[in-house]
This record gives sequence, structure tokens and C-alpha cells, in this order.
Amino acid sequence: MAGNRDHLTQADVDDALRVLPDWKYQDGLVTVYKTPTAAEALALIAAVGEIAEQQNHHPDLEWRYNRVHLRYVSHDAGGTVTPRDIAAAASVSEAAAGLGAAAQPERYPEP
Ligand SMILES: C[C@H](O)[C@H](O)[C@H]1CNC2=NC(N)=NC(=O)C2=N1
Repeated sequence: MAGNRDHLTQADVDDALRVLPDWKYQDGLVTVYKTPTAAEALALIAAVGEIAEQQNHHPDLEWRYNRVHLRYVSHDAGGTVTPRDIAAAASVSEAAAGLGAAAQPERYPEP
């Protein structure tokens, strides 16, 4: 069944997050990146978009002036977290670091 395609257990996700300090689990992999200016937030958005197209794996993304909110789940696994989300988050973390963006996962809104 498509919905069960390779989703990770919570323990797997917790293990992966140990090396992904920019992110937290909240019904998906979520984070907020803060940049010095709105223009730099836009540059981060462009980088996230490029990664999404390269990996064919797309986040929910919200631009809030100098902050970018991101959430990764796998639609093809019923909205659960899969290795594709982990890989995308790792790529975004790398791009964000290169752009001088500060990770603030604690600021991602509670449901
Ligand atoms: C048809 C296209 O390849 C699929 O819809 C891709 C596109 N991007 C995607 N992004 C995410 N987050 N999950 C998916 O299952 C997914 N599937």
C-alpha cells in the first residue's frame, strides 16, 4: 500500500535527528531558519527549492520576512517521515549553514 512506503519508526527519526540539530520532530521534520535580511531569506528559499527539485522531494515552506519555516513529510508514505525527508533536511542544513542562516527549530509553531 502506498501509504506504508518505507516510513521510519519514531526511534529511527530520533536517531537521525541526533545528527540533524537544526531540526525537530513535530508531525514531520520541522525547523525555522532566521537570516539577517529578507533578501537572504529569499536566497535560502531559492536553495531549498533547488534541493527539492534535485531530490524530487518538496517541503512545506513559509516565508516570514527574515525567517523561513520548513516542514518535511513524505506524501507517498501517507505524510510520515521517510529517509527522503532525512536526506532533504540534511541537504537544507548544509545550504543554510553556507548562507549564514540560524536554525531556530524551537520557534516552529506548536499545532
Ligand atoms: C510526482 C512526483 O514525483 C511526486 O509527487 C513527488 C514530488 N515531491 C514530493 N515531495 C514530498 N514531500 N513527498 C512526496 O511524496 C513527493 N513526491
